[in-house]
Amino acid sequence: MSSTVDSPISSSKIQIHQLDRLAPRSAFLLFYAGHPPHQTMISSLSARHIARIARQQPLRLFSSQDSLVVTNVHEESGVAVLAMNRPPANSLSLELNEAISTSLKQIESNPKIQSVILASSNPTIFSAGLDITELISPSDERLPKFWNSLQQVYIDLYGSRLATVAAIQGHAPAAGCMLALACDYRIMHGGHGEEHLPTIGFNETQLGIAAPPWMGQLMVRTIGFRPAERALALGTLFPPSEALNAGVVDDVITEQSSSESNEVLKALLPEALQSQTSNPVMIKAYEEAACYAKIPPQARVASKLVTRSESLKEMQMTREDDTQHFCGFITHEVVQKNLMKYVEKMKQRGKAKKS
Ligand SMILES: CCCCCC/C=C\CC(=O)SCCNC(=O)CCNC(=O)[C@H](O)C(C)(C)COP(=O)(O)OP(=O)(O)OC[C@H]1O[C@@H](n2cnc3c(N)ncnc32)[C@H](O)[C@@H]1OP(=O)(O)O
Repeated sequence: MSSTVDSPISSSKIQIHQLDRLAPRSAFLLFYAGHPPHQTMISSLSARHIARIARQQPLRLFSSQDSLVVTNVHEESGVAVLAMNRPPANSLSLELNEAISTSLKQIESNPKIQSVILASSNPTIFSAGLDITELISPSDERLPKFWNSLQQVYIDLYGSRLATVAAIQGHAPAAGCMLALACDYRIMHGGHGEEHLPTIGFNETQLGIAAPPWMGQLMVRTIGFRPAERALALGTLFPPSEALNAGVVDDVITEQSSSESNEVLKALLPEALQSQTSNPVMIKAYEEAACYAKIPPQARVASKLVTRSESLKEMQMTREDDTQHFCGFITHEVVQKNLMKYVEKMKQRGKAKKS
């Protein structure tokens, strides 16, 4: 049976814990359908805390076709799909970031779900990274909120109790790459011929900006120090085979690998993604997600904390400074000029493509 996530988190259905040891100064939460052995390392929140959190982050529904994010769950396999749905390029606005975090929490609140596929309703773009228009002549009020929402997406994805699988159908530059690297497993489409290869990587330096430390470190942890150092400096965007060789992604799938339609995907995919039921990236992503879902969750979550808790703790401790640094850097006159030039180039390229 498949159902759409359509109810707010209910404190009777789930147990919410704060990982005090992981995030002493923060509101970092791991939603965990608890098993007694795991509870020894985490402390419960009171009903009052839960109510407060629910008030701070009202849960909205994202199941309709015009939503920024579309989700669906398949309880039989324990797998859910969360697809970004912000045409034309899934560029990350404040609202899209908030929608991703909220939907992920909704999915986590279903104890039958153990894995989530992070996908895109756009078959050629996973996410174009930050919405550059958020960065140009930003308002003093919105810019820190915007950055906070991105930090939150990172924390929510990287620290999720769910196994997270990125189905990278197409381009994933900059913050789009961050979304993928924050997952547990990455599958990228091999592209449709040499001329239309999708790419993934941190290209920030090409825009005259630098990836923030937590994002850069994510690349370091994924591909190793020296390759990451070089890729970050050059702003390298890796085509699929290079991304695989470097370890940026775990798997590359081409049309030839599989073209058979998958019955489970018909039930699992939200309406906006029904055309992707025979997409080989989606099929592989489902297989991988189902495989993770079979691992005893308390062991899987504990193993994730072994590798991720330190960086999440670091993020929580440096979060405010990071926001201040980001806002100061982005509003700098030289950076603004660089960003405007970049957007102008992007528009020219778009016009040339259309004519
Ligand atoms: C302390 C400082 C910290 C700094 C923090 C840095 C962290 C993250 C930085 C970022 O994420 S910045 C964003 C980086 N992203 C990019 O550079 C990608 C730019 N886009 C592209 O290269 C291409 O669009 C694409 C993703 C490769 C797709 O190419 P395609 O040819 O398929 O599509 P286009 O015609 O180029 O684009 C379609 C449509 O989308 C608009 N668009 C694309 N990307 C963005 C974006 N990032 N923000 C806003 N809008 C975007 C593009 O202008 C087109 O619009 P129309 O012309 O159709 O109106």
